[in-house]
Formats: sequence, C-alpha cells, structure tokens
Amino acid sequence: MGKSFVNPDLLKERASCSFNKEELTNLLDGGKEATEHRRALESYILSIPGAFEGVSKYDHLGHKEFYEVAVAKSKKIMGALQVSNMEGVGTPQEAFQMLFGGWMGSTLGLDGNPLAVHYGMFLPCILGQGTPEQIVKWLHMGWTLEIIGCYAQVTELGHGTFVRGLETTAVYDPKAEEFILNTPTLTSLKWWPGGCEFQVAVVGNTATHAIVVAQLYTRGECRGVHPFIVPLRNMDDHSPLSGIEIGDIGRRMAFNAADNGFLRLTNVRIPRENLLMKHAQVLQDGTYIRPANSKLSYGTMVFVRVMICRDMCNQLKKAVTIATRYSAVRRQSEISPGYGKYNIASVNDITQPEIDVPGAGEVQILDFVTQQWKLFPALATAFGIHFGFQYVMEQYHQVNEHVNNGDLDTLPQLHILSCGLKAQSTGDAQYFVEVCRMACGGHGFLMSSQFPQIYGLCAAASIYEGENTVLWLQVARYLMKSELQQTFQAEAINKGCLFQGQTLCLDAVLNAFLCVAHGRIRSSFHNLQSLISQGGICFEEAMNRSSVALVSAAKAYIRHFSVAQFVAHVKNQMSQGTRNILGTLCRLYSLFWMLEDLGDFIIYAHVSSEDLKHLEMTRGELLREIRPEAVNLVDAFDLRDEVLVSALGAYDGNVYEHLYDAALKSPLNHLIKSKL
Ligand SMILES: CCCCC/C=C/C(=O)SCCNC(=O)CCNC(=O)[C@H](O)C(C)(C)COP(=O)(O)OP(=O)(O)OC[C@H]1O[C@@H](n2cnc3c(N)ncnc32)[C@H](O)[C@@H]1OP(=O)(O)O
Ligand SMILES: Cc1cc2nc3c(=O)[nH]c(=O)nc-3n(C[C@H](O)[C@H](O)[C@H](O)COP(=O)(O)OP(=O)(O)OC[C@H]3O[C@@H](n4cnc5c(N)ncnc54)[C@H](O)[C@@H]3O)c2cc1C
Repeated sequence: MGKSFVNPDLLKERASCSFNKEELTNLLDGGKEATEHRRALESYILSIPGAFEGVSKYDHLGHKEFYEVAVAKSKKIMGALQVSNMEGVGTPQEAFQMLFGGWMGSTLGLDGNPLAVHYGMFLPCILGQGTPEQIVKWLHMGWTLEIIGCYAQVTELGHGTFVRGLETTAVYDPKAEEFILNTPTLTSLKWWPGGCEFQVAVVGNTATHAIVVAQLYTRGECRGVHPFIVPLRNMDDHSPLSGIEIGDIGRRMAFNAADNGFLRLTNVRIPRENLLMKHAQVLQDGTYIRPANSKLSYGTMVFVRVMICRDMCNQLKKAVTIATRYSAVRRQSEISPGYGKYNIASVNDITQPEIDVPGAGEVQILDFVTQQWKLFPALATAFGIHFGFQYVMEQYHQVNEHVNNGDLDTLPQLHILSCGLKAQSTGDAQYFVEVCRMACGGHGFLMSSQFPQIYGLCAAASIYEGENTVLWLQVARYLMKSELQQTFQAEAINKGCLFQGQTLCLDAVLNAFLCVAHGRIRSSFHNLQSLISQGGICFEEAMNRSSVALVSAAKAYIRHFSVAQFVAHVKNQMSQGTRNILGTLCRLYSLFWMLEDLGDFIIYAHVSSEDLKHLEMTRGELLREIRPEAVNLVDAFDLRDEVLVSALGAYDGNVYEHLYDAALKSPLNHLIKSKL
C-alpha cells in the first residue's frame, strides 16, 4: 500500500517516550512470555494464505455474497488451524479465542465472524452444561466443525430479556425416551440465534445443530427453562429435518458477516440424552432431578458476559489507536501562525527521505485540547476496562472451581460483577468509539476507517447477552437485597482533600467514588423502604418505581469497582516511567468519570466549588502530560495493521495513500474506468 516510509509526524511522536513501551505491552498481555506467545500466534494465523486481504475488500458486497465470503473464509482459516500442528506456537483453541475474542475478528476484513457463536457459545455451553459423557460425544465434532452449532439459546420473537417467560416447550415422552419440542405460537419462534446461517446451505457448511432453551415438562409438571441440543439438518444434504423451519431474519445494523436466524419447531423429537444434564437431569422414567441452584443453567450467559468485557476492551483499543494515530498525522488549521511548522522543524531524528509536508504550517489536530479531551479519556477507559476484565476473568475461574466442588456461595457475586462489567464496558466502549469516530471528521464515516464495524459490534453488545438496563437492574436488586446492604448503611467517610499538593491523590479519589456509591445505594434503599412501608407496595413494585435511581446506584457501585482495580494496578511492581504514565491515565479516568457525575460527587463526596476549579486545572495538566505519550501509548496496545484493518490507523500513518487505495476498491470506480 503506497509509501514504505513512516509519516514524519508519527516518527516525531515516537522519537520521545517517557516509559518503556514493551513493558506496558507485557503488562497488558500478562507478562513477557505472554506477549511473545500472542505475537507468535498472530503471525501464525496471518500466515494462513488468504487470512488477511487488506482494507475494504468486501465492503461493497451484498448481504448474501458477504455472508458466503465470510463463511468460506472462516472455514478455511479454521480448517488450516486444525490440520496443522501449529508449529509449537499454540493450540487451535487459543487461535480461535484470538480470532473470536474481538482481537483479530476484523482481520478477516469482515463485519463480525460467522463461527464466533459456534466457538464462543455453542461449545462453551456444552462444556459448562453437559455431563462428561455429553462432552465426549459432542465436543470433538464441534471443534473439528463436523457439526456447527448456533445458540437459539433464549430469545424468541416475543421474549428476550424475560427468560422465565419463554414459550418453547420440551415435553418428555417416557415411552420413547424422547423430548418433543414445539414453538407453539408466532411469538415463540426462536429469533436472533446467531452466528451460523440458518438458510439453505449457501456454501455447504451452515448450522447443523442448535442449543435450544425450552420449558421442560416431565410428568405433567413444568420444571422451568433448560438447554437442549437439537439437530437441525440432514447431515448429508443439509436440508432441514422434519418439523424444522429455519430462516434468516435479514440484514442488521452491523455484524453482517455473522447471520441471525429464526427457528420454528413442530413436534421435533430428540433423544433424552440431548438435554444437557450437568445440573438437572431427567431419568428414563421421567423422574426430574433438580439442580443445586436453578440459575446454574444460566451459566453460559455469565461466561459470555465476562468475555464481552474482553471484546469491548479490544474494540475500544482499536478505535482509540486509529483515532490517535490519525490525529497525529492529520494537520488542519492553525493555532497561531507557524505553530505546526515549528513542530516539524524541531524533529532532529527523522531518518526519512526529504519530503515536502503539505500544510506544515497547520497543526496536528492532536494539539487541539478539545481533541485531547475526546481521545485521552477514551484511552484511559480502555485501560480501565482491561483491568476490570482481568479481575472478573480470575473470579470466573475461581467461582467455577467452587461450583464444581458443590459450593455455590459465590455465584451471586459473580453474576452481579459480570452483569455490571458487561453493562459498563459495552456502554463505555459504545460511547467512546463514537467519540473517536467523530474525532476523525469525515474520514471516520468511511467503512475503510473501520469505525462503522467497530461501533456496530459495540452497539450490538450493549443489547445481546442481557440488555444493559436490565443488567444494571440485576446489580441494583442484589445491592438492595444483599448483606452488603448492612455495610452500605454506614456512610462512607469523606476523607477530605482530593489533592496532595497539586496532584490528584488516587486514594482520596477512590474514596470519593466509594462515598458516591454508598450514598447512591443508601438513598435508593431508604426510598425503597419508605415506598414499601408507607406506600404499601411490594418490593418488586417499589423496585420499578425507584428504578431510575437504582440504575444510578448500580453504575456508581461498578464504577467504584473499576476505579479501585485501576488504582490497584498502578501500585503493582513496574518501572517508574510506566507507573507514572499509568498513574496519569488513572487520574484522567477518575477525573473524567467524576465530572460525568458531578452532581453525585457534590452531594455524596462533598466536592466543593474550590475542588471543581482545581479539577479543571488538573484536567488541563493531565492532558498536557498525556499529549507527548499518546501515540506511544496506543502503540503499546500492539495492534498490528492486519488486526486494525483501518486506512486511518495504520502504523506508518500514510493515511491519504491508504484512503486512496481503499477508495479504488469501490466497484463504482470499475464502472467508470470501463466507460473511459
Ligand atoms: C460474537 C458474539 C455473538 C453474540 C451472541 C449473543 C447471544 C445472546 O444474546 S444469547 C441470549 C442472552 N439472553 C439474555 O442474556 C437474557 C437476559 N435475561 C436474563 O439473564 C434473566 O432473565 C434475568 C437475569 C434478567 C432475570 O432472570 P429470571 O430468571 O427472571 O430471574 P428472577 O428475576 O426470577 O430471579 C432473579 C434471581 O436470580 C439471580 N440470577 C439471575 N441470573 C443469574 C445468574 N446468571 N447466575 C446466578 N444468579 C442469577 C438473580 O440475582 C436473582 O437472585 P435473587 O435476588 O436472590 O432472587
Ligand atoms: C446482534 C445480536 C445478536 C444476538 N444473538 C443472539 C443469539 O445468538 N442467541 C439468542 O438467544 N439471542 C441473541 N440475541 C438477542 C438478545 O439476547 C436480546 O435481543 C436481548 O437479550 C434483549 O432482549 P429483547 O430483544 O427481548 O429486548 P427487550 O427485553 O424487549 O427490551 C426492550 C426494552 O425494554 C426494557 N426492558 C425489558 N425488560 C425490562 C425490565 N425487566 N426492567 C426494565 N426494563 C426492561 C429494556 O431495557 C429495553 O429498553 C442477539 C441480539 C443481537 C442484537
């Protein structure tokens, strides 16, 4: 693509860096070896012929062609990974995680990935909900793509959020030792199951099986929702099996490389063994054995919510890398005459051929403080999401181990943390990706910038796996009911001054977030109690009446958690330079989110007008501190060009050449040429 040298503005940005970039990359990866391992895996995946095909290759395709290319390409990459021994760089499972975890998803040059649900949900669901025998039976076929699964998990045309209200039924027939599945109404059609084409087998490798969640009936009694493996297609010719009607629900705002489908089941019979029976069982005679906790069957949702945090972190890192590099290269307007020229002339270590930089008297748009106030909080928030994800992932493993040992005590906390972080990370990422897009002006609106795809993925994640408001209300419900309530009865003590000298003190800031969380929770609790005791209404009705404030309380609780994680990481072992820049980012993260909820900080943390003046001055200082480090910080995310797939965000910063190359791929240009 165009020039082989690096844009001089980016060279200048990279010429001075106050911290060790590689150390920061290692810190994010989880150690030096982890970075090396990731890089080797990336290179391996990218060495598969046809894996990376540049920017905007498929943007112009129609729905069907786009999906066909996506399935063929995914299948090819997966196939290559499975037949190779991966030359000691890792396992296919790790490669799948990389491809589907938001890190390399767009490497395919596509919008989402048609096998993500198969590898990210269908198989984890079997692993989490199946008995050892069921895992042996299904897992291998899944890994090798002998079968492809989709996740008709919950959502129906008429119900998504309210899982208990699903209408699909699975009635046990003890004579045949089979379940009979039905979607008896229009509203009970499974709707949205994603990731694997439901339609006619366009390229011969579409969903063959589904995990279907249905109301289980045995001996005439409804036992609640349970997961079943339902074969969908004849394995020889891929035609739908008897009683199965399947289709595609149409093009969506984004995610169009994956498809979403619908499914009608009419008297579909499956063997008893197709009920995933790790937690609840139906014996041959129809005896029902209850799970230790009815919510254990929601385990896949918990897992996926945790993984969404990682995905959002990766998406935001991409967006902020693209926007920051672009802002360092893009020159527009003058701050004062000659300001921009002076910037370039001051670079003394450019090893590039002499080039004439157009607009050299104009400034890098990254020098506009308003631009910094758009990008740097986004950058800081990417770190915030990263540390939150790390913590909840560890918790997930620990709680899973407890559950496997029969100890369910920590399940509610994990549910709440995963709901809260899923809602916060998707909300923050969606917000900041849009900010980054707008920070790139007109070019950010192009598909070749990659922003539309990234934004679409974040917007979708705010809805799927639990719509965010609903998840915030789960957090709030826990806060209102749990033992924590006792703790929150006591007012958190305001530790006074937010500043130590001129510096925003992280411990004091953390305490201010705690005061806000306590205050919000306490006030919601008192409101709830008075609605119940004086208003004479039940808990649930009182929850609904207070729900706007309850969502704020839940958000304050989770934001305090995230600030606490960030502060804890700044205190970890690392070199002084890296600690300084992480500390600066942590201050900016805290300051940004404090200013977003300033009213709460005034009420509950007693932030004064003096503090506010000081905070605004500190904002300017933090932005000035981050400015010379910004490009180096996004470089430390270590997102290769083939992973970013963006004309605006390439490492070499040759934005205009890449934009031109991408434009030439438009099929309309081929029409013009042929007429000439
Ligand atoms: C590449 C990416 C592709 C993306 C693919 C996307 C896939 C999907 O979107 S799949 C569909 C996902 N669907 C959802 O996430 C539905 C969201 N709804 C729910 O999770 C639930 O219905 C609910 C949590 C909103 C409410 O559940 P319900 O059964 O109605 O619960 P109750 O109100 O009766 O009881 C609440 C009770 O249960 C506790 N609880 C709820 N969920 C869990 C859980 N997962 N683990 C542990 N505990 C859970 C909750 O805390 C309450 O406890 P108590 O207050 O003690 O009663
Ligand atoms: C791209 C994409 C992929 C998907 N993939 C899958 C998949 O593979 N498998 C699958 O099963 N599903 C999938 N889904 C469906 C998804 O899980 C649901 O759309 C989601 O859970 C929200 O449910 P809903 O659509 O019923 O929204 P609704 O619940 O109807 O929400 C609409 C509004 O009502 C509000 N609301 C609803 N209930 C409450 C409440 N109790 N309290 C307060 N407010 C409430 C919500 O906040 C929201 O504002 C996918 C969705 C998308 C967008």
